[in-house]
Amino acid sequence: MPEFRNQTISYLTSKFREIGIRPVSKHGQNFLIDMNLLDLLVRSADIQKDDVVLEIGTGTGTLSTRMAAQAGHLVTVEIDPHMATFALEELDEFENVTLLNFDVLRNKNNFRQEMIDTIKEKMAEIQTDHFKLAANLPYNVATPIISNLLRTEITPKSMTVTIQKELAERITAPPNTKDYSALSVWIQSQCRCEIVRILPPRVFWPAPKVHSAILQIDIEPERRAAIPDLEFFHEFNRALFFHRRKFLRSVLLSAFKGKLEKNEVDEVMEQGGLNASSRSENFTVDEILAMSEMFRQRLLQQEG
Ligand SMILES: C[S@@+](CC[C@H](N)C(=O)[O-])C[C@H]1O[C@@H](n2cnc3c(N)ncnc32)[C@H](O)[C@@H]1O
Repeated sequence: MPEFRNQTISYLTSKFREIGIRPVSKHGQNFLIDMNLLDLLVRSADIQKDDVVLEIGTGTGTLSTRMAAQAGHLVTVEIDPHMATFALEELDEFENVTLLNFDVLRNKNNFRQEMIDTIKEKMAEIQTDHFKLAANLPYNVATPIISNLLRTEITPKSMTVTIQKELAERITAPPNTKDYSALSVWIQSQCRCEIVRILPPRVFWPAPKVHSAILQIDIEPERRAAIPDLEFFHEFNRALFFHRRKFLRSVLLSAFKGKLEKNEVDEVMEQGGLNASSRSENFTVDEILAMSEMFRQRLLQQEG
């Protein structure tokens, strides 16, 4: 095992002073200073030599070096040019690292294509179909990152991420709870999710205002493949939770406005035995998958 630099507060403050910068809160620059937890994240990600690992938020490169030592290739993305310069020095000795200095998101719903292309290129180079996300994510963009990664042309095997505790709870929430949302259903419809550890603010520098969590998300390929049209399901599920306090019939009528008549929506509901006065949050993930498929079939019949 190579010797890795520890990321202590004194190391970080002196390095930042040397370069003349401060942590930028709008970029979620909270650095993990408990190396045992950093190692826990790496262990949970179970990184192997045939894995291409994506890290979003290189920061100072502390987590990157540990992952690069185990991975086939590490693609790490950092928005802040100061951080990227800082990390490049750290990562200098690794030939299996590609650092991309840009905003990982082209917009809320899409990644920067150059990042996807780089991952595909590296997977082809080391002849693997194993791709994983492992990162201490910037909290302001954690939701689109996790959600969108299940909508790209390359599906990760797993995502091991440090995120805000509230977000981890929303992703893992069961039906009939206030946290159960379109995001919970989207992720749980194709993944197994587990909170590995809750992290208090003091394990980061600067300390954030909120608690965090290491979340392990394992993609279940059979469940994902069983969803006939992922994009349709994604949109249906979003529409279902858009007015989460409304009754199901009213939610469905507005979701299919202009596509299905009222009586057609009622027919599908009746066929599926759907209770008009239930709410989206009352349905399990499998029930929502089935509901989405019934409406997709109805629209297909209409088009055909
Ligand atoms: C929570 S820090 C993680 C730093 C480091 N990996 C660690 O574990 O200590 C998040 C990092 O993501 C970077 N970042 C924020 N928004 C980003 C974006 N949209 N695209 C790429 N990097 C981003 C920040 O500049 C910051 O360095």
